[in-house]
Amino acid sequence: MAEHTVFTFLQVAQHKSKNDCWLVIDGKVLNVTKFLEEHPGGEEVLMESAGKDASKEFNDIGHSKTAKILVDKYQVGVIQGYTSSNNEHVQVASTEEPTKREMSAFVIRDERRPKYAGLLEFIVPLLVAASYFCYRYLTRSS
Ligand code: HEM
Repeated sequence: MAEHTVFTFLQVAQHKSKNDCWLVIDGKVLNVTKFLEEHPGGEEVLMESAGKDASKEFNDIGHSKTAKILVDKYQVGVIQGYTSSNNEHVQVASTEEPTKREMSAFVIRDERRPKYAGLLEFIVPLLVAASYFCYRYLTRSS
């Protein structure tokens, strides 16, 4: 991985204006000044975290893979004490949460649904059909 300049939170805190806006996401120091107007979530949310650690805000939204790629594009360094490795990169990619838009298309895959629900969906119609044929058989032979 490429070498990065190391910054302290004190240094990052000095870049909190619209003309010079930095923030920290997962240990990465970003200069998002040129991105403020382009941000689909609006520049206000970025300005609220200007000069600060915005990891929680960024991750809570469930940003897409594209947004995570953009983070790397605007990265100017790392925060002091942050250690990055290739393993960490792999982990971030594999634990990626689906975006809100993706989730709205798959509401049916709610995790609260019991695991045996699928089995019941298969067995119940089978039992109903079996009962029906038993009934037909018994009423015909009597
Ligand atoms: C303070 C941190 C941040 C907050 C609170 C925030 C918030 C938001 C919100 C509310 C949206 C709209 C979500 C929607 O359309 O449903 C959004 C979208 C987006 N944001 Fe941010 N954002 C932050 C930082 C960033 C950063 C640093 C980047 C990239 C450099 C970024 C890239 C994007 C992109 C590409 C979208 C479009 C939807 C997507 O691809 O996930 N955001 N953001």
